[in-house]
Amino acid sequence: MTIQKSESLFQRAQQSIPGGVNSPVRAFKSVGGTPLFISKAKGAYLYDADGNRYIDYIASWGPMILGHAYEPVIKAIQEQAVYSTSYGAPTELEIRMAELIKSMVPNVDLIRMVSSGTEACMSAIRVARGYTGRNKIIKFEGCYHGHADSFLVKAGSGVATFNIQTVPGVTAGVAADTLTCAYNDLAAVEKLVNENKQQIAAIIIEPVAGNMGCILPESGYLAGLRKICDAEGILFIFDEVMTGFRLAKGGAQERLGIDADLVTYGKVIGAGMPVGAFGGKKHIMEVVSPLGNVYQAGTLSGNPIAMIAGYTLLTVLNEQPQLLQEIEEKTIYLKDGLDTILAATGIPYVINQLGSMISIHFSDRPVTDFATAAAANNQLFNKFFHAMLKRGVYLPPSAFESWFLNNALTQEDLDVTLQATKESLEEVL
Ligand SMILES: Cc1ncc(COP(=O)(O)O)c(C=O)c1O
Ligand SMILES: NCC(=O)CCC(=O)O
Repeated sequence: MTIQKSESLFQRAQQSIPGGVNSPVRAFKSVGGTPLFISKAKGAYLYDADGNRYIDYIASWGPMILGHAYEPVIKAIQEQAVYSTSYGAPTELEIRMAELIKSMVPNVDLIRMVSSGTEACMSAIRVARGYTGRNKIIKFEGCYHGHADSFLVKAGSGVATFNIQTVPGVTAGVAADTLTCAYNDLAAVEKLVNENKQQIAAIIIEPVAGNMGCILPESGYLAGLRKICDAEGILFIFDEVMTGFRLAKGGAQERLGIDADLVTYGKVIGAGMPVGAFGGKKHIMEVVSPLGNVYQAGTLSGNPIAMIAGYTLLTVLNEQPQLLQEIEEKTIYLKDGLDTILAATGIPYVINQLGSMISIHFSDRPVTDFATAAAANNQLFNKFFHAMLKRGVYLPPSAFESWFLNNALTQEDLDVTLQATKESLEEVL
């Protein structure tokens, strides 16, 4: 396998794009080597510029839940594109999208479309502040809610992968309004809330975390946070950018049986087009402009091409909820296979999985928060990543990321992945 074309594209890219990439996690900076430049994708496979084929467990970091170039979505985009790519005026399509989402997910009376998960989370926080008249928020170490200033405090994903302690450019004033504590530690939240009475607008959480590997909420944890929010007049924000339309039709709220006050979406909601959304109960969302004065806007918000792509994909998920079940079954098959292979090696490991989110940490203790994820043998993960890539399996290039399965994966793909795992572990251990 040669990656000469990717190597030369990477050299060229670095002359005109910072680090050669338009989003840092793509750069392979922590695993080393050359990021693959992709020329096309279909179903479960990515093809790089040199023509190599990979089984894809990144799925564009989540969106491609039914596989790449999913025909109904591509057809819908093509049909819509001839009517122009943007109007900057409302369309019926946006109403259909909002109505469909409301019918699928709990606790959303009003929903506003944006163009990324970052925008969705940034806007949700503004709404929470505007609604409560309070300034501070609580987020959890290792959770990532996009790159808005308020969230770049003890963040997961690339911020954790590159071990960035403080992000230059985020002012101390903004950072001071973001309080953090460990995921799964309810007592730590109680303490923060007691120390900041009447000052906390919102608690924002990834209900299943996917930006420090995959980490599950412990039993009673989210319900405990819900209770604290109710008692203290704090809004509970579920960042469902990863979990929305993936863990269930109604996302983590439905799957875990917890109600959020505000919910944010991204990734699957746009089927690979730039889409995000934030929504919630009417009395809260009514503060959003032009109903209220919490200003929030976007030239391309509700873009017709993005809407038809997302609408088409969500319609399929809505009408055929068994598809999510099928992906979950594939994920459990993969998990069981990985378990058998890893157990036979004798090295310590943890596999966390829920629905079609899964990750491996080379850890000798349960991985339940950022500290335990960071304490794992992530050097070994980096070697494992390259060994898998060489064998045609494209995993996220960091232990601080969840893998995402898609429904185009076949039984054979899963078995090839397991065989590659066996060989890769033999190589790296
Ligand atoms: C949980 C979560 N929230 C928010 C974001 C930000 O979304 P985007 O990259 O679309 O801005 C991401 C991923 O990037 C995410 O994983
Ligand atoms: N877990 C990381 C993401 O989902 C975002 C990808 C990116 O920043 O490019």
